[in-house]
Amino acid sequence: MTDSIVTLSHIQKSFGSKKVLKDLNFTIAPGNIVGYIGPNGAGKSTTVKMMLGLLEPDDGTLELFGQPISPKDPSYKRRIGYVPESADVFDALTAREYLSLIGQLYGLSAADAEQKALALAELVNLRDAFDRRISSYSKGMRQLILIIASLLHNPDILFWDQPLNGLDANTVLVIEEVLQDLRDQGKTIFYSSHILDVVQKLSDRIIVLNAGTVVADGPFKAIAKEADTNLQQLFNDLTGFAEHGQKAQSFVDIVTEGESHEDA
Ligand SMILES: Nc1ncnc2c1ncn2[C@@H]1O[C@H](COP(=O)(O)OP(=O)(O)OP(=O)(O)O)[C@@H](O)[C@H]1O
Repeated sequence: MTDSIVTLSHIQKSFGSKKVLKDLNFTIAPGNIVGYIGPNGAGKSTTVKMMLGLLEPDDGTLELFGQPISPKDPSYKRRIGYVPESADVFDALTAREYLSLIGQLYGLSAADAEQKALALAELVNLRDAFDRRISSYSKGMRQLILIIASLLHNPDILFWDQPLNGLDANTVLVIEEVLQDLRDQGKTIFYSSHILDVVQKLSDRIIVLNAGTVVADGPFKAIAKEADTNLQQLFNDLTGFAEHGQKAQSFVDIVTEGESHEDA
């Protein structure tokens, strides 16, 4: 009998000659908000896709709900809510059509799916756009559709890959509270984000991925080595990044090279 809802042991994954995940190990207990952070290209989406059974590890084992993921028995997917990193939804459909379709794929009746989707859409100010094609939606509106789609079937665990992309500050506050309320009801939330002040505030536990392995794992207060630091500073330290000023200066020098405003 295991206490963990997710177990990753010695996971390795390469794409061609590029070793992305070298030896990834962690378990997640139910009823937690876990923030998964790391530099661009660190392997966060790759990890999430493996947890969903969309990608296979080259080595190591991955268990969900105490069982190894098996393509022969995809029933575990009904207990998962996934927000992919890229908001590519079916543009030709309206939100009503898309969410009804997704709800039905997860076993809801068309009427229940539509009713639930509409009620959720109203709460995030999407009612007026509900019968418009998604092709006319802004980035943030698309993101909200993905978030609603991941919740329609009341999953036990959320795998959200950069869910806050494109959301305005007010909507982020709503989503933060939604996640906290879901956690308080015993749901598990595993999400990646680059918005580190939100990650610091929201997460019960933060896992930092760098160069293919976990370099910090725990509640923010436990992984922060100094009392007056913040997650941004800790992230810079953990990923060995100290030259932002110099990089920015070189970038601007190249952009503005040879330019003289006196000529304008
Ligand atoms: N299908 C693929 N084929 C080849 N390389 C891939 C593939 N998927 C991912 N990669 C590579 O694996 C590495 C990790 O990618 P991944 O998308 O997991 O990073 P990430 O941590 O989610 O990054 P970001 O913060 O930029 O979204 C990158 O170098 C990426 O180019």
